Amino acid sequence: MSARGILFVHAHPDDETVSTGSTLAHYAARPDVHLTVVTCTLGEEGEVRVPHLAQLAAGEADQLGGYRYWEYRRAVAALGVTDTHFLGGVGRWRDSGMMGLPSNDHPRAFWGADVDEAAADLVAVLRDRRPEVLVTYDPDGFYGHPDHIQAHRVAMRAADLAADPAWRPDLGEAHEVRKIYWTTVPRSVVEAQFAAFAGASDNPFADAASVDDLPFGSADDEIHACITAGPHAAEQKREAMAAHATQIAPGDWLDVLGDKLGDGAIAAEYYILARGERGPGEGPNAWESDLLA
Ligand SMILES: CC(=O)N[C@H]1[C@@H](O[C@@H]2[C@H](O)[C@H](O)[C@@H](O)[C@H](O)[C@H]2O)O[C@H](CO)[C@@H](O)[C@@H]1O
Ligand SMILES: [Zn+2]
Repeated sequence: MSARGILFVHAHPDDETVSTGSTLAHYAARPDVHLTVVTCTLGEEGEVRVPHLAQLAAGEADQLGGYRYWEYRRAVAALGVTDTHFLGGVGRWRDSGMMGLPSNDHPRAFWGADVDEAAADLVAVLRDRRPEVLVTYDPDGFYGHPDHIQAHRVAMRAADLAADPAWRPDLGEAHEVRKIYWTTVPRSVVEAQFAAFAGASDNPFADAASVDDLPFGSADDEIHACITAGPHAAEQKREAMAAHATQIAPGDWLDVLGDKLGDGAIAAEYYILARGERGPGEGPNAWESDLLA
C-alpha cells in the first residue's frame, strides 16, 4: 500500500516548526505516512535575534536567507522530515518582510508573485506527490504577514488547478487533495499565552492591550482538529526551534513557552478544516485527532 501523503505549504523557514512542528514529528513517525514540506521563501528579511550573527541581516550583508536555509535543514531533520521543497526552487521567491515595508516591493518578493505562476510550481509537486491532505494558513495568513497571506492564496489556487485535468497536463496527471486544513490557535490558548507573558522581557503581545487586539485566534467551535503529539514530538519541536537560532534566541518567548505553560503548549497544534469531509471527532469539541481521518 502506498504511503498516505500530507503536504504542508509554509512561508518562511521556521514556520514549519513554529506552526506545525509537533504535527510533522507526529506523522514522520508513522511508516504509512509520507510528509512533504514546501516553503515559499528563505526568510531573507527576518530579524537576527543573536547579536553575533547580526551582520547576516538584509540591511547588512544580506546573507540571512542562505544561513536560514541551513537552520531549516537542521530543523526538518530534527522533526524527521526528509521531503522538502522551496517553491520554484531555492531562492525563487524572497521574503517580503512585514506588511507595508519597502521590502514588499523587492522584484522577487513573494508578496508580489503572480499567484498562478507560483501556483504552477506547487501544482507540479502536488501532482507528483499526490497527497491526501494539504495544510496551509487561513486567508489572513494566521497573523497578517504578506508571505503567509500569499502562501494561502498560492496553496488554495494550486489545489484547484492541480485537480483540473484540462489545466497544464504537462505538469502531471490531475490530482485532487481530499482535505485542506488551515493552521490556527484556539482563543483559549492565546488567552493563556497572553497572561503568561504579561510583563515578560520578550512579550510577543506587548503591543496589545487585550487578546481582543490580536489578529489571530479561533473560537473553539471554529476548530476542527487538534493534533496532540506525544512528549517525544514536543522534544523534537524544541530541538527544531533551537535550530532556528536566528529567529528564536535563548530566552525568547517561543524558547520559554514550554517552560511557562508545559509541553502541551508545544505539543498541541490546531487546525480548521477548510475543505473536505470531517473525520470522527473526540472530546468536548469533537475535534479530529488525525488529519488523515
Ligand atoms: C513566524 C514568522 O512568520 N516569522 C517571520 C516574521 O518574523 C517577524 C519579524 O521579524 C518582525 O520584525 C518581528 O517583530 C516578529 O517578532 C517576527 O516574528 O517576519 C520575518 C520577515 O518577513 C520573517 O523572516 C520571519 O520568518
Ligand atoms: Zn512565517
